[in-house]
Amino acid sequence: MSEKSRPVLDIAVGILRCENEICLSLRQKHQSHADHWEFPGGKVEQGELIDTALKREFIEELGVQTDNWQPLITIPWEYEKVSVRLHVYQSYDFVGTPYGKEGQRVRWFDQSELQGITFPDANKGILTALELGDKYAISGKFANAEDFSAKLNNVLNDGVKLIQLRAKGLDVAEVRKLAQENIGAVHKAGAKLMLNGTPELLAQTQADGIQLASNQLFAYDTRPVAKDKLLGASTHNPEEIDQALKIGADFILLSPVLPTQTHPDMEALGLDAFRELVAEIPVPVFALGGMKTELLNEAKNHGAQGIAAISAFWR
Ligand SMILES: Nc1nc2c([nH]c(=O)n2[C@@H]2O[C@H](COP(=O)(O)OP(=O)(O)OP(=O)(O)O)[C@@H](O)[C@H]2O)c(=O)[nH]1
Repeated sequence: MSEKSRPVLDIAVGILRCENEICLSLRQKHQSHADHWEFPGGKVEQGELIDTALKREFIEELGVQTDNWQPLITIPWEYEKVSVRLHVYQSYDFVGTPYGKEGQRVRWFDQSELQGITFPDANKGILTALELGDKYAISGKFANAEDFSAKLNNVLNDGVKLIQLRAKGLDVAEVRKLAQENIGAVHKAGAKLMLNGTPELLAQTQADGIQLASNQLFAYDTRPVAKDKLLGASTHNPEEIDQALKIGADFILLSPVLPTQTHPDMEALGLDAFRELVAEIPVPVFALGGMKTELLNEAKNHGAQGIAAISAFWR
């Protein structure tokens, strides 16, 4: 059967958390992806809700009662033999001590250990989703370097963990200087700094990654930054999304979701079309364009990792 026509298995995947730790189980020898760690879960039965499936699987496989499952990300993935859609939820709410009821190894890992663990391939987007938070601030106007730092500080004080340094009017040396002057404050706040710039610029700074503009995406055939750096891709349509995924983007910005003053000439997608596009994307997607913090939950309900914005955060 061709990949396109075969049925898609809906899988409920549960990230059970206890403070900074996450419960994983080891897939067994007779299973696909033997000896890979996974977030516990399993196939959703016909007509079953995802959180009902998770409650059932955690009782059946780990002997714990769970509750309050919240959606994190949905990952469509084509394995060689099977097409799956992972519905990934997380919860802190459980009663009992998880153990391998089916003989599988079960262990708690600190979240910082997850990058070094062997998971099935589809899980890459889950790890990024856990790392990024749900607000992505993009820098707007600023008067000088001091004003930039003050505005950045406001963003960090608001608890934003992902920030893009975007300063179209400055030359590369000035952007590099701004990045280097501010990276300490960003990291101290537990946040990450993305540069709107090239891989060459990234290599000259301690920033955490680059955000490629949509017209830059087609300049590359392969991932242009190292695995331990973040690659964000700005997109507006399926063609750009495909190219972003082809070059290994860790996350995507999709815009304009709602009408925005920054790009008054572009037609907004609307949240429903946004949801349809996001459903086919196996990495986190931030909604950009007309986004305000009041719209965060609505964006998430339409499949977004969160919202990206200039004016909502930069003041
Ligand atoms: N529970 C879980 N499944 C995952 C994860 N990542 C991932 O790709 N999957 C895939 O989702 C499917 C899980 O289905 P399942 O858990 O009911 O499958 P199974 O134990 O009967 O094993 P099977 O894959 O041999 O049929 C598998 O194809 C598995 O590889 C994950 O983190 N947790």
